[in-house]
Amino acid sequence: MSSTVKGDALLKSIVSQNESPLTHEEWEESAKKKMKPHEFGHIRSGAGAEETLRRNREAFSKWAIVPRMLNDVSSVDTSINLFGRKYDHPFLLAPIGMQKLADEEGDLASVRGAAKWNVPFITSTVSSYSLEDIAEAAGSNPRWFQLYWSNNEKISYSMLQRAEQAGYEAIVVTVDTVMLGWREEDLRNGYSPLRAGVGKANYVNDPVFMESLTDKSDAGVIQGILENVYHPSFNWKKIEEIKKATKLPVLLKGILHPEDAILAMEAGIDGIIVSNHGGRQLDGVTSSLDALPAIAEVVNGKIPLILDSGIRRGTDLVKALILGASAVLLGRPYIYGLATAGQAGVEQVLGNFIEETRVTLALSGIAKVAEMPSIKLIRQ
Ligand SMILES: Cc1cc2nc3c(=O)[nH]c(=O)nc-3n(C[C@H](O)[C@H](O)[C@H](O)COP(=O)(O)O)c2cc1C
Ligand SMILES: CCCCCCC(=O)C(=O)O
Repeated sequence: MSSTVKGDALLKSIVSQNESPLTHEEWEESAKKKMKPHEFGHIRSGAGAEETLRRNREAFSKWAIVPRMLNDVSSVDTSINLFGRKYDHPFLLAPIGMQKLADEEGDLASVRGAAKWNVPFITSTVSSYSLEDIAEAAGSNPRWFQLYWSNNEKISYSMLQRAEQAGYEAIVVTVDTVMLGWREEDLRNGYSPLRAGVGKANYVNDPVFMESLTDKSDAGVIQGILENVYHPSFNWKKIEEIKKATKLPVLLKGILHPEDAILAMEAGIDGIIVSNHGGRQLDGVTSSLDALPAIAEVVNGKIPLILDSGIRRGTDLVKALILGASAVLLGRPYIYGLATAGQAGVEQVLGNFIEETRVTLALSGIAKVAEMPSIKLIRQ
């Protein structure tokens, strides 16, 4: 999307929302006040000692933009092209499961908030509303489907087929969550949202899953989900099979090692999401941003590279683009908007993020994201 950067428009929008949160930290604080402590804790926390969760933020501060001047940034074009489709902004909403924890309308409110700004939405396998209902709420807004592989692979293929039928445009296969990370916040609170049943919509609406159950009671459904969602035997052969099973582009989410990026390309994968799952899976791993340059080097522009984990500001997005990402995913920030004010909160978080990104691009001397000029980052 190309538009004029108007400082006064930005100021006006900030002044008009002076009662509501502005920074990520303020949205997080207001979400915390609204939510039950163990539910907020589930969303905020990372695995283990939260080393990776912290590292995800520190990594961005270690890079500084060296901007270019006099590039005529009176109009900034933020659009990108992925898989032959033009997107207005270089970011999408990350798949986040069990959004009813934040707001009763959950994913439906988030996807409507995303649609206001034409930001693509990635529906999670463990969403609180079915992938069909979310597609309907999205209307003409683009959506992708995130797949957690299932022990009974017939269920996965059934979900893929449903996603195709509901107009999803890409499949994101998450590869870093074959089992849950060591999440001490949830362990301490004795809390599992999967057991609470807020992520069951895609399962209860799946004929193959329901058919596979001998006990179709609520307890039987939850037990069935738990047995299927853990899938430690997942492997590269299955990735090749998934690729053959769908006509949609397939991305792998959770790649941190350049060798895995090479294997992904050899398997015919269409895109890679460099991610450590927001520090929620293996604690102690590298930040996504620090993993990005080596992956960008081996991928060498052959397929799109998307980055998530720690994106909080427009400046973070621009740093990721300069280091080789084609786009980023926004995660926790929109969930805090959702928890604070439902769809309106999501809209506001996204509006601010879009505007800050635009100002960052302009002041960095970048008039067109699709044709990044030679902007450098230096280590601090
Ligand atoms: C509460 C919560 C639930 C999540 N659920 C999923 C999910 O269902 N599928 C998935 O692939 N990633 C999931 N993620 C990971 C996000 O897609 C994304 O990688 C992460 O939020 C990025 O980190 P950030 O939020 O710190 O930026 C979840 C993250 C959070 C915080
Ligand atoms: C083993 C799959 C559980 C998924 C839980 C949702 C999720 O990804 C999260 O980070 O929480």
